Amino acid sequence: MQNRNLKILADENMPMVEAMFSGFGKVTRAPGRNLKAEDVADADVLLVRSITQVNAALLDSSSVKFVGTATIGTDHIDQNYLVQNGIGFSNAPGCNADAVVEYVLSCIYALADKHGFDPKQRTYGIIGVGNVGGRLEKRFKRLGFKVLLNDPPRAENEEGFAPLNELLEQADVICLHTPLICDGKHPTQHLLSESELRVLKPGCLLINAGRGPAIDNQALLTVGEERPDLLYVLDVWEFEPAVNRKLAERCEIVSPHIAGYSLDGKIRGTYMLLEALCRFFNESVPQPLANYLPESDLSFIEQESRTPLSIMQLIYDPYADDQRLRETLGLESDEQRKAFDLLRKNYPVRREFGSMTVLPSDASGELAALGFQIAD
Ligand SMILES: NC(=O)C1=CN([C@@H]2O[C@H](COP(=O)(O)OP(=O)(O)OC[C@H]3O[C@@H](n4cnc5c(N)ncnc54)[C@H](O)[C@@H]3O)[C@@H](O)[C@H]2O)C=CC1
Ligand SMILES: O=C(O)C(=O)[C@H](O)COP(=O)(O)O
Repeated sequence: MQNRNLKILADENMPMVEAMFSGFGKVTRAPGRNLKAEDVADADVLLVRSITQVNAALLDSSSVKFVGTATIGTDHIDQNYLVQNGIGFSNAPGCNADAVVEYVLSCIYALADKHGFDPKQRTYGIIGVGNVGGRLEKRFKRLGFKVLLNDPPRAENEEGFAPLNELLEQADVICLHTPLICDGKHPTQHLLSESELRVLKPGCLLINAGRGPAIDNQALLTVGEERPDLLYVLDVWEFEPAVNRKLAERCEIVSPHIAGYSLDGKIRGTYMLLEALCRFFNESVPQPLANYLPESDLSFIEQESRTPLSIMQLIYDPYADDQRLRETLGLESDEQRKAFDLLRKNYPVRREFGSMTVLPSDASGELAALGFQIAD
């Protein structure tokens, strides 16, 4: 890697940037949500997360040559502007998809335990079947669950997708994993509003770990008052970092946009931007990703009973994040918004277990389906 004396400005909440990018030049950090034009004026490379709006207002008076977002979503990036101005760009598709899958599975198993339903006896609807939704589909099918899929852009060329209303009327658990798209042929803004929410089955569990505005949050409240049977899990919020207190109190599980917040996913995201910057400068990546991922000790899983619920609770306990967010709901709005960002900035280390866990060969097939490798 040739030191090009680049000025690299990175979001303060992005792990291992110095370790990965210092070979290109000097790394400085800044809080992402309020980044201003003057902050980026002399940067050559800008590395952001979802909370930084990257557009003409931010970049017009800068010397930025490359923008990377260590996220899957790109709704905060004006990509047309970058192309028109010859600025290189990359996001990090799939970097934290496994973490979102583990978040969703943990919430399902936790609520199955609380409400006494058998996850296997439920029909699952996935809206948005990409990196995240596609992995979730595979996991659900390996668990023997019945799965319905809705993804109109993919349905244009592929079989196996259901119309949205059919999915909404038939699914007992609905998982939303679409990007935020505000225009075009298949917009996702307010994809679910009052009319869609009203057709949900009795006792339907609705999980949003995509983008908050994909569901009209006022409609969640309105319909939620008429339908006390509906269960909500929200990781993303229509007006985040603002969280509607009444809506949060109506939810079974709430969290501050951390479904993808595994350490693995964050490091993978930074690494994918390193790969993209190396491609941009036609260089090879100096080290493999594995050199940056800390070892994770999974031996404690052996000591626990290996039921799916206990495993999922060991992997990720949604109620820990739920409690931390609920404790901020009584704050004045500005303080609550700051608290939302602080919960994310100071997020505890959470490791993805995915296929990293090797269980003894007598582990049940259900555990294998949860994503664990079974020892030969
Ligand atoms: N809560 C969190 O921590 C995280 C949230 N996300 C969000 O989840 C979204 C999905 O992530 P990926 O699966 O990696 O993205 P992706 O781009 O791989 O998949 C999105 C899928 O949604 C489909 N889609 C687009 N418009 C649709 C519509 N109107 N109705 C139904 N499906 C539609 C696309 O065809 C695509 O298959 C991201 O855009 C991001 O906004 C992603 C990671 C973490
Ligand atoms: O990858 C995405 O898209 C996400 O939604 C990430 O969870 C966003 O995390 P931040 O970039 O907001 O830290």
